[in-house]
Amino acid sequence: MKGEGMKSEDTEPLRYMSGFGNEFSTEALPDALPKGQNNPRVCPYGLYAEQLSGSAFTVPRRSQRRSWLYRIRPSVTHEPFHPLNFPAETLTADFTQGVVTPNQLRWRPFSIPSEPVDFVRGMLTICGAGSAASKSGFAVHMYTATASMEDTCLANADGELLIVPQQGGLRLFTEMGLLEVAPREVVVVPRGVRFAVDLMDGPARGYILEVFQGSFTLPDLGPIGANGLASPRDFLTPVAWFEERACNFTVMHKFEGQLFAATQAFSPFNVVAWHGNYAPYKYDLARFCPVNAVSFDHPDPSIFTVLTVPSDTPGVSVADFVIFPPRWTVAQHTFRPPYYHRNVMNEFMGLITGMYEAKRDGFLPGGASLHLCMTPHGPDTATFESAIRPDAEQPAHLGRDTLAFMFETSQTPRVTPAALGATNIDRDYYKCWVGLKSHFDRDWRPAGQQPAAEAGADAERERQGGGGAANGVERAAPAGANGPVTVAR
Ligand SMILES: O=C(O)Cc1cc(O)ccc1O
Ligand SMILES: [Fe+2]
Repeated sequence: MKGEGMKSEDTEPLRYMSGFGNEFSTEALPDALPKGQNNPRVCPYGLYAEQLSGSAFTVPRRSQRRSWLYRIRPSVTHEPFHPLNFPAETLTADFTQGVVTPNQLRWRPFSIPSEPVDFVRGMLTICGAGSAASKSGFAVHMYTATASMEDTCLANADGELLIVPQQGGLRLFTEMGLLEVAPREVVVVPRGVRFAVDLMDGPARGYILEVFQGSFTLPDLGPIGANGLASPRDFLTPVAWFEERACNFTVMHKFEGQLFAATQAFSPFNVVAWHGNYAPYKYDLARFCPVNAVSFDHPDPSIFTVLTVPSDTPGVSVADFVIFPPRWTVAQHTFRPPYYHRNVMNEFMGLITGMYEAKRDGFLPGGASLHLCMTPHGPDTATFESAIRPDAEQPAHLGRDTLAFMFETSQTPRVTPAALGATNIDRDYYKCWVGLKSHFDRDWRPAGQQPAAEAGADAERERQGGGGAANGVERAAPAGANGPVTVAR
């Protein structure tokens, strides 16, 4: 954002309020919030009162989401909206032209343009399902940006946005205040909230999950108990911040995937005070407290759910945001990488930093993979071969910088022609599994039942990780001989 004007405070360092879904109250000027009512005949400081409703008026109280904004001029003060055609092929909410494929898809890192492109113009829709009009389904986008948004903002009428920066910090100007997010942090912008994105340290790239229905919430913890995974207090919402600035400002409005633009003579970041529970928030993924197997076997990745968008069917999400964070991996007599898998749900994955435990190469930071409903996938050949080696029995750390994530969705997305035709699509992805050879041994017998001549060979196989509880022999950890090792990633 550019320009000078009356600003509510020095912008460094930013201040936040902690808590998930709280009823917040925040004032950039003292007593700017009306006392005891939402709609005084005249508001403090001569502000306009405006409600932003994120849920229907009559939903149960626990689902109510709305905020009251007290602003210098109301959002309605603008010239008419006109369609903006520029991103028609790259940004869309229309998936009727999209493609379904049972093939595994993977993209090498999306390249960052050399010319000036801002966050909105740098969005590329990868896939999606359902319809923004009927408020069902979702879209997945990549963004690549080289320029800050200049006197322009976006309001997304289609749904809530989860932004996952992979490269470059972002400063978000929003109606509720300012947020800064770096890679390894995420930010959620609710439907309709106007925001602008400044680049903090050069070119930026990242991933966006947009949900046309529902909103992101914390998953239930079930038997895990009251703590673990993402903690509510680690979610941060900005304090009120405003600028009173005369300018030629363009408000972009995304509606069923189309962009519209209207001009107005002032900055929309003119909210002096607000209260409510409908506001953007950010979260540092390093705060996530993983809970995982400490004995044997590989739990399903739902144990790593940071945020979920529930559907009307209990336990089935519209979309889950799942991360694969740095952690110890200790399960005994266990094939520790992700298991080979066919899933009724759909899995879009990205890599923020480091290396992902199921792929030795080809899945790179800033790239992506997509495995649609029932598409087989799993560790590549090199990962499999090293995971069955005897030394893979040692406790290991996956590496401090490993950070992959998954957008897991119930509705099957279609892939946009732009994403399928992207020059960085990896046409050789399937080859990472072609080398998986047969290890089948028809003469294999459980330990102790093999002919004497073969006992030695069988013991060797057992040492190589082929038995454990499955053949009734509980192997102790290798006596801590070498201590924990760190898997070089
Ligand atoms: O890599 C994947 O496909 C995601 C994934 C991770 C995991 O730990 C278990 C199952 C799964 O699908
Ligand atoms: Fe999977």
